Amino acid sequence: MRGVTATKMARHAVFSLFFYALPVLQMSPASILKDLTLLRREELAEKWDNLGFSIRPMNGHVRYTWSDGNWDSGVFVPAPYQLMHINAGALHYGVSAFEGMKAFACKDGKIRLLNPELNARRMQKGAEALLMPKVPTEMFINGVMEAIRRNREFVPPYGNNASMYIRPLLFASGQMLGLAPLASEYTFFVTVLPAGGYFGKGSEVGVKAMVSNNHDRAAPKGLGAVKAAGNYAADLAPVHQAHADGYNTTLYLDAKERKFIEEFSVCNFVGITKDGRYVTPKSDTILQSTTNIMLQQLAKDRGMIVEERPIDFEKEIGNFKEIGMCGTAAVVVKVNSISFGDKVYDFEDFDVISGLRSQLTGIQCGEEEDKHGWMKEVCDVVNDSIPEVFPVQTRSFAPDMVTAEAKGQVQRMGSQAMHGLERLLLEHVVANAEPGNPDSVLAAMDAFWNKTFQAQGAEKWNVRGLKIEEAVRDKVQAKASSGAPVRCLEMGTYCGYSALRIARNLPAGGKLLSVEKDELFAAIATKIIEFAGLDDKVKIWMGTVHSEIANITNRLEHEAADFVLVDHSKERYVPDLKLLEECGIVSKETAVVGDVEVYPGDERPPKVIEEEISRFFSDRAFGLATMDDPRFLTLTNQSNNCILRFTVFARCARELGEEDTRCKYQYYRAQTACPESQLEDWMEHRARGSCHLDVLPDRSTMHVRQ
Ligand SMILES: C[S@@+](CC[C@H](N)C(=O)[O-])C[C@H]1O[C@@H](n2cnc3c(N)ncnc32)[C@H](O)[C@@H]1O
Repeated sequence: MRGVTATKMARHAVFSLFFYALPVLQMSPASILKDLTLLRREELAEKWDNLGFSIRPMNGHVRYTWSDGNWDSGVFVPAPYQLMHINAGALHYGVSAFEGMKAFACKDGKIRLLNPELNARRMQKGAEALLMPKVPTEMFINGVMEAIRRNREFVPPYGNNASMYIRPLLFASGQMLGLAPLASEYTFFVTVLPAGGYFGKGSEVGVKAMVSNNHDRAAPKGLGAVKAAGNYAADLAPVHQAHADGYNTTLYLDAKERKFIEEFSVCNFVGITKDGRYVTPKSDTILQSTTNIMLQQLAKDRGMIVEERPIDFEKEIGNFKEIGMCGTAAVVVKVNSISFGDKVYDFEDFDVISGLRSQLTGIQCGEEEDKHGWMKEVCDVVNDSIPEVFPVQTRSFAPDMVTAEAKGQVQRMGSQAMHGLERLLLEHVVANAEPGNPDSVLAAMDAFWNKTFQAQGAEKWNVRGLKIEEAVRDKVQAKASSGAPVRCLEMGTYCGYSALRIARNLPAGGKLLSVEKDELFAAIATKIIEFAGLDDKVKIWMGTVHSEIANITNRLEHEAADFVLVDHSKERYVPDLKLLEECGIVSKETAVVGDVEVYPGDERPPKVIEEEISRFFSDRAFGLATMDDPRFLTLTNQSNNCILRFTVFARCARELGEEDTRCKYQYYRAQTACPESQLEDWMEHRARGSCHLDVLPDRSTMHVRQ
């Protein structure tokens, strides 16, 4: 199967994960592609200087899952989605803490990460406060480094203001109802994006701040000191109000006395007094900025006095000659003025803070000596000769592929092919097919695979599709008079190709439920189905048959399916079909079509699995129609097909007579597979009674006469 083989070849490191099918929306082509289309490097090249701070599609993110009391060994997820229960603790109770960090392309051609231990420790503090499992420092740093390496072509090059912004997040992805017990599953993931400074050249231009009088950011003894998601939600309304009032940001005072400086909206307050001291608030309710910690160290290195203490706004604000707001994204930005009621306090200078800022950014990109050992080397800046050796273990949905590749049995492909092929397929469909027209979408998919794989296996692929459609049509016809809906189930959606072929044969009211465990595939298939206008008939369901059995039976209204396509992993064929039988989804009347072909790049399934499949089907009322079936008009099978079809015709003619419609049909089938001269030759022999094809033993053709 071309697409899948190619995918397997290409996606030796694609991982099994769970997420939900995307919402069924009528979307414009542009929005269909929005979250799945990567910016190409050439496109980014022109933008490095003006990147700003916005979310862009990346190659993927690193994800670790905590369940049964342990963290797993992590996976790289080539998609920006996460499946979680609708009752996940993070959604309802805000059990979630994140981090912000940066990586830089340095002068010497290496990508380095700034002081990750500080962030790891801060997240551990957050985990403690929110009763989440701690992310060990080593795992935290490995995950961050892996996310950078996997996206290293998006790390802005040395020589501009941009950097790679990194967002690690820890949250309760498992269910929580009531605040006890704790969730049984937590997720730690790391996403990255190339970003310019949040405030662009803010350090020179400066911002206007206003004291927020009507809002408290955090309660005394609350969670203000934790980088908890909720703290940022609490800041949204005040900061948007500040924007509406003509300010860039807010400044919060302490919630108890409304007297002491807390922090700016998501940034620490840093001030240089007229007598040259570095002063920053000390409070249990503010989050300590890692940038602030490093700036303090640099100030101390210069012999400055650094004071971390409560700052009484009214009494002290006039003593500052420089004020900055600091945080990872912004580094430190000049504050030009702070307004409090009718009063406006102006701050002209920024020399001291600016000097500290330059020193820190100089260390970050390798221009200044890193005396404190803050920078951690990740890998070389993009360089095609870098061996792709990633230490984070991956859970591959096609584990065999790793071995097959190591043995040189499959082609090695670059990252674009690894994670981009299916995205490109979607782009190709949207660009070339007619919306709402399944035939046109299928033609575009065929054209894409043909182009990608130089038409290898094209014929086989098409015959496979025809076979599937034939079985569906039989069922549709059989049910036509009853008016009952036709129910179909597919295991293994991939990009939705067979789903489309099934669904285009379904009458109104017909349904196909297609189960896919890979989130990227499910997302792409969902969009392809929507684009083809078949989303009223097809539902893509994320997960495995085993995990989703209750949903599958519900979706199929507890009725047996008329047609089942078994096309997921061969070791799951029998267990999943047995489960479906037990639940009444597969019955004697169900047509089960499966594919037991071993494709190039696949390791042949272990003998026990092959035996398990044939044993299972040997005593079932339904058979497994397979691609090995000689009825398939593959090039290699062509002559076998011809022989077998003629044999079937000959036997039919002997038993029922040449004029019987069934035998005429068999002759027609032979005509489609055999050269005319060959048929004439055999017909002559038949007439003379010397055709050996007329006397083949029954069992050799039994299966073709079913
Ligand atoms: C052979 S492809 C499906 C091709 C698709 N039916 C078509 O013809 O266009 C197999 C798919 O099954 C998915 N898969 C593998 N194991 C699965 C499982 N246990 N449950 C659901 N999907 C699975 C894989 O992610 C892959 O996308």
